Amino acid sequence: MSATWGNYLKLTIFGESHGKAIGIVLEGVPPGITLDKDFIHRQLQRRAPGQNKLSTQRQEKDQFEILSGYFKDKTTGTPMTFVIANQDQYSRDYTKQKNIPRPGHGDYPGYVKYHGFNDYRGGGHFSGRLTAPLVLAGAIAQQLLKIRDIHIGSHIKSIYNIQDEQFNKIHIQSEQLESLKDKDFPILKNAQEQKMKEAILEAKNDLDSVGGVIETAMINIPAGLGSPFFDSVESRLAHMLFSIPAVKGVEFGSGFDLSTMKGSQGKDEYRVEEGQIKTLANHNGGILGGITTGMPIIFNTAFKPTPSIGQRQRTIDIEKMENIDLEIIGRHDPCILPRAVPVVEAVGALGLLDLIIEREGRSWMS
Ligand SMILES: Cc1cc2nc3c(=O)[nH]c(=O)nc-3n(C[C@H](O)[C@H](O)[C@H](O)COP(=O)(O)O)c2cc1C
Ligand SMILES: C=C(O[C@@H]1CC(C(=O)O)=C[C@@H](OP(=O)(O)O)[C@H]1O)C(=O)O
Repeated sequence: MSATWGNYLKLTIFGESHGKAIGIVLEGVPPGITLDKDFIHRQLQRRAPGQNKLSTQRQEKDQFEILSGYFKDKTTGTPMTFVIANQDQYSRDYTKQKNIPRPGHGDYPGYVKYHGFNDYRGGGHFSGRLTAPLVLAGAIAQQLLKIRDIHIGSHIKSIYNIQDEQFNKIHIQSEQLESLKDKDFPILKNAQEQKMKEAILEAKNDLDSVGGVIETAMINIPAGLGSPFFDSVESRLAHMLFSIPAVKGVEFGSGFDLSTMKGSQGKDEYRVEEGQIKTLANHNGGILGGITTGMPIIFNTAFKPTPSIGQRQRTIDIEKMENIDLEIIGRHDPCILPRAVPVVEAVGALGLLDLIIEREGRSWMS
């Protein structure tokens, strides 16, 4: 049941990119909560396609409709159903795709798993479009986490070979994380913005694409969430992050860099500061033994370059069992990163809220 996720918060995403609509059923939100619809709308707009020349030219308004679980401006506590209409599909771009899988997309494994009955138009259920309902649910999760002053924010850490600065892994203010959400291109070092945008436009011009890394911080995290081994906080968050199409790597804290450090360089020594237990560094990204330490949770999410590029590629005709060449036409993101930032925040918020409910129940929310 790959479209359903969660233990204490349960969600099911549904729909296809070129079908009538996409959406989500969300269960586990307590009764009596007034949704911050403006915040949800703003997060959806940060992700929406067609906003500028750095993204796909498909135009979607991504307005949402609530079909259930909301009455007199309050949650009822029963399953909530949200629907987002698809409005600007060009399905003719995909006529060829039925038997001719795009290299690097879900077309071929989708054909095999669903015996050729998969909706191949626009990648169908495999499309990055399905991240819109995740952003919607993640905005609700963020609204609830803010009750406890827990904030989540991300920036584009790199695009292709151009790097932004990194978060200070110890001192991060909520204002910094929230103000990143107001930037249309969220990075820390403004001087890199133009270079990153140029890398995207150059790739687009070459009928090519680029990938990159998003860095995320979560602050004011209670110590003691998660479990050792199979329900470690890393596993629970990584499960969500790897659900995002095009994510091919996740690392926590100093991640792979820790493997090249000595113990004396990668240590997180303890101190008591103003009655609070802190670590002097945060190479472990706020998680030890699978359990939160109370330090900020920090992780990096790596996105591959968009697979649908216009350059000629070698592929196959599945029905004819022949090798052929393919030139993909259509409206594709030359880089997924700018639109994926709110998606990473959303799934992070959902994963974290699920862990908090597991340990502390729901009563603090209402
Ligand atoms: C927000 C977002 C937008 C995306 N846009 C495109 C796109 O325009 N063209 C494309 O081929 N892939 C796009 N992708 C990536 C594909 O959906 C993804 O590579 C594909 O489903 C295969 O999944 P995998 O890369 O995780 O193996 C996008 C992904 C996301 C999250
Ligand atoms: C529609 C969205 O992005 C789409 C994600 C996507 C893919 O293959 O993942 C391919 C493109 O679809 P289409 O060919 O129909 O334009 C993108 O536009 C969206 O994010 O809302």
